[in-house]
Amino acid sequence: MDKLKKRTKIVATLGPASSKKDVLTRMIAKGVDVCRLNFSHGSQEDHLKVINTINEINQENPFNVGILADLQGPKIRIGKMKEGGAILVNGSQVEITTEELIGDEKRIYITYDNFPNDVKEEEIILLDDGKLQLRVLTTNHKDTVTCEVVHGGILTSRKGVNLPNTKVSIPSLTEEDLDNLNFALDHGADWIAMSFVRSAEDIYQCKAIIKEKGSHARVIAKIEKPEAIDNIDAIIEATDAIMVARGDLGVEMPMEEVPGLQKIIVQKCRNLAKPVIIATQMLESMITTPRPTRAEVNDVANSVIDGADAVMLSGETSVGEFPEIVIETMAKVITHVESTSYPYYSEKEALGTVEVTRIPDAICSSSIFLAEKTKASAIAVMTASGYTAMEISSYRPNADIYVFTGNRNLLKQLSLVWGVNTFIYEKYESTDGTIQDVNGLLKQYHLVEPGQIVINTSSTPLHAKGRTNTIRVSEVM
Ligand SMILES: Nc1ncnc2c1ncn2[C@@H]1O[C@H](COP(=O)(O)OP(=O)(O)OP(=O)(O)O)[C@@H](O)[C@H]1O
Ligand SMILES: CC(=O)C(=O)O
Ligand SMILES: [K+]
Ligand SMILES: [Mg+2]
Repeated sequence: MDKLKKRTKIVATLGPASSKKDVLTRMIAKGVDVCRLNFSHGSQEDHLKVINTINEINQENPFNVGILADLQGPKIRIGKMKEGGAILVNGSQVEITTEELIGDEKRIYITYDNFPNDVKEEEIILLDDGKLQLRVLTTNHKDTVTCEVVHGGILTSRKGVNLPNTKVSIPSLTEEDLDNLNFALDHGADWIAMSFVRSAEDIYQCKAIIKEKGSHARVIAKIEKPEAIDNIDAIIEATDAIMVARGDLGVEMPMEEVPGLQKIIVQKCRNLAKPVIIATQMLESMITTPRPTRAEVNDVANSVIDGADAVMLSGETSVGEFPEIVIETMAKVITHVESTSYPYYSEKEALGTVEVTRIPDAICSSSIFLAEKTKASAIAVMTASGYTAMEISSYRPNADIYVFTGNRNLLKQLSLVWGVNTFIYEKYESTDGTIQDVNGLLKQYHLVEPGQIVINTSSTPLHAKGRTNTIRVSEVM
């Protein structure tokens, strides 16, 4: 099965609706680039089954779908609710308790032991991404907090709890996260997403564990707390990629600030060549309806125009009724916008407008300049670390990006990165021979045609595996 040509990548959360091999294979053929396993839901056994399915699909098809393990982080949740959930009525009273029980209209279990000590009277408690709102009446400072229902609704199992006014005292990697992190690394996750990141230190801690395990997984910092916004530059510097986790961000901060923050964060990430994912509620209504709202279509389109590397689906593909139609819809919106909106991408600083001191960065920005001047149809990148691929991609060039690497870890990892198509290339000949060889492969795969221009970047001498220091412009013969 061949994949549709599309430059902005799709991350799809897998769950009961999308874990069957035939369904997932079709979803991938229709545009999924990275599968997200949400360690907030499902058992390790469930996740392992899905990982095995993804590996099989990658082996049997020309796909390199990446695996993103999303750790729960210091997220507070309610526990199990009675069958079908409970209906909380405005004005009624409900007790939140640290005593483990099946929740109903009267009492609800919370997974956070310090909760009765950390909250104060009058503070606001938001449930299920803020859909329901409670107000604290009293706390016994031991195990029970009594609340009034301000905005009621139906409450089902394991929904998230946000305490926008409360300082929460839980570490960024909990015991459960460490266990899931080890599990994800043991089973070959390409990306580890850390939830509720508060500082660059959180990222360094996670990276140290990954390194100690000898894994090549890279880290995604999920931006969903005001503290992360305060420390955004240091976090982008420290991390390998960013996720704008709008679900929690829009509850922890005034929601009207999220659209502007999305644009600022995307631009900052592009300037540092760090991949950025836009997440949550992108096609939310498609959980139960086969057509999106016009506002949702607009959201996907505008995230593409903002310059995101990837757009993400959550409930739409994990538990929704129409996982395949969701992917088709998202891919259709992306490809249409990409075919018409190129002039709308905001500029990343181009050659001459910014001081480019590092040689590889200067090579990348010059390649972009040359690609534009020569109307090149492809930029072919030789890379060992993946850095050149991300740097070239961050300019969002018109020319297609093809990455040739001997580093097998990059094959799936770079699936997250805008416009990047990766091939394994393990021969080390002369630079001359390699460029001819690579361009020959592109022609053989029907990715370029005679008469078209290709920009090649590489490092000379090639066998030294040094930094990118060479550009070549050639016409396909
Ligand atoms: N494996 C699963 N089994 C049962 N229900 C699930 C499963 N995965 C997800 N869900 C339900 O679907 C909803 C959306 O799932 P998803 O994994 O996309 O979560 P999310 O919205 O990204 O974030 P959160 O982790 O905050 O719930 C969840 O809130 C949960 O109620
Ligand atoms: C994805 C996620 O965690 C959020 O939007 O909050
Ligand atoms: K999560
Ligand atoms: Mg979140």
